[in-house]
Amino acid sequence: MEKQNLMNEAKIARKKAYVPYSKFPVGAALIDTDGNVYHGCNIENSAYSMTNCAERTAFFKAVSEGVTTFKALAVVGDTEGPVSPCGACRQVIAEFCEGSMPVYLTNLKGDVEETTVEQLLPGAFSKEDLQYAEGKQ
Ligand SMILES: O=c1ccn([C@H]2C[C@H](O)[C@@H](CO)O2)c(=O)[nH]1
Ligand SMILES: [Zn+2]
Repeated sequence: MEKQNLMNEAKIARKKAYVPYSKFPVGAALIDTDGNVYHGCNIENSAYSMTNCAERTAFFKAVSEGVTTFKALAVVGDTEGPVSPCGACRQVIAEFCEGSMPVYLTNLKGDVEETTVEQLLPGAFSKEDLQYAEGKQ
C-alpha cells in the first residue's frame, strides 16, 4: 500500500477517537508485512493517565491478533506541523519495528514528515539490553 493510502487510513481511524477530555483526536494506520492494515485511535479515560494513544492502540490490536511484523506506520492529528508521537509510543514502536521502517507523520493540512523508527527514538532500550545482563547470570 502506498504512503498516501496509509495516511488516508490513519485519517479514517481518527474518526473513531474517544476524546471527551482533550478533544484532540489522533489516528494511526499500521500495515503489516502481508498488507493488512490496523487502525488505531486515542482512547481517553476520566482517570486521565489511563489514556491510550492512537499509535499504541494500532500496535496492541495487531499484536493481540498474533501479528508482529510491520512495514510502515502513518499517524495524523490536527496539528500545526506533522503530529509528533509521544515518548511511550516511540518506545512501543521501537519494540516491534526495524529501525529503518518508515513512519509517516502528518496533519489535516497535508504536511508530511517521513521519518524512521530509529530517528523517532535513537538509542531505544531494547531486548538486546536485557540479554546482556541475562548472559552474566
Ligand atoms: O501522537 C500522539 C499524541 C497524542 N495522542 C493523544 C493522547 C491524548 O488522548 C491526546 C492529547 O495528548 O492525544 C495520541 O494519540 N498520539
Ligand atoms: Zn503516544
